[in-house]
Amino acid sequence: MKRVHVAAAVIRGAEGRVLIAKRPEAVHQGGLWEFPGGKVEFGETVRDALVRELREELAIEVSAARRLIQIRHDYPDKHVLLDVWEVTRFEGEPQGAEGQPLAWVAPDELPGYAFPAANQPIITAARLPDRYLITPDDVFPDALLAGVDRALEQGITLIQLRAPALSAADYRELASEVLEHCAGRAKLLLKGPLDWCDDFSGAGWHLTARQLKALAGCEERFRPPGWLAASCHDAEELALADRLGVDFVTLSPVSLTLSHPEATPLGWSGAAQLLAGFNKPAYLLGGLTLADTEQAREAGAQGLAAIRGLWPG
Ligand SMILES: Nc1nc2c([nH]c(=O)n2[C@H]2C[C@H](O)[C@@H](COP(=O)(O)OP(=O)(O)OP(=O)(O)O)O2)c(=O)[nH]1
Ligand SMILES: [Mg+2]
Repeated sequence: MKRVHVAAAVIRGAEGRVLIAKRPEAVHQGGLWEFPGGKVEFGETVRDALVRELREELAIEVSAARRLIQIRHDYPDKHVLLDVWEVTRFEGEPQGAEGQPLAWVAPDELPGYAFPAANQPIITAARLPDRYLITPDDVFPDALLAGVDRALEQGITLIQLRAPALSAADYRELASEVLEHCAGRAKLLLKGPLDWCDDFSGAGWHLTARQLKALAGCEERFRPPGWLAASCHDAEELALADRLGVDFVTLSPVSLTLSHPEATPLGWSGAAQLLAGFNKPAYLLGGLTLADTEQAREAGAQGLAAIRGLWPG
């Protein structure tokens, strides 16, 4: 079946709210909510298609947009490539130019709306920031808490806490404190033995590649209360993460990194190639800094994950 290329938009309004529209009953996936957009026409760039569709469907003019995520999905009756862009600025007041109902929705409220099956990872991408801070492993608990506070002030909203050098008891104490500091400001993912997960009701979990492989052979589903993420380094691990139903991944190393000098870097093109076959949000990791955010988006990633590159030192 020929794959239909579709340009769709996560349109940001006040306070990061997202505009969604209801599809007419009679069309494919009718009656469900969607991110506005439509088919890319022959000879048209995706960006041009996006601008045209939003003009036709909402009567707005796009003034700034960047790539968010690409989803390949096979419906029984139709194969689609959803090429999703984030519209960060536009002119005009959106109107349902085709009579379709519209709604501005806070990102975390999106899971309460019925969307087509392909849309799950788009909803996750719309809820995630473009920076994922991983805490350094050579900073003592007090300094670590102070650094987390500074990161929160600088607008970091997604954090992974690792502290491999701490004892289980010290790690738990630190994790509880970091969770308190993050409450209402950032989502925290913990990294550590899976059986600790039950002790932290507000936390997400970040799986190592080793944990990912162990869980792949398990009957029981592992599901933390918050986000579930995994560290991936190749196509096989990405496929495992997808099958396990993680929300997002990190993919590394993109460049040479001090923390893993032995690992062969993927390079930007290697990373982009791996992401083209993966349908979930991914943060690129390994030797990157804030200045690499846009290149990460161009490579098909949600953004970048970093330790030193994001730590407010
Ligand atoms: N626009 C949009 N389409 C989606 C989403 N999720 C999803 O599975 N789709 C599918 C449904 C359709 O098969 C296809 C998009 O087609 P469309 O009906 O919007 O195309 P169009 O605006 O060009 O409409 P038309 O000219 O064919 O009437 O992608 C989504 O969030 N937004
Ligand atoms: Mg449309």
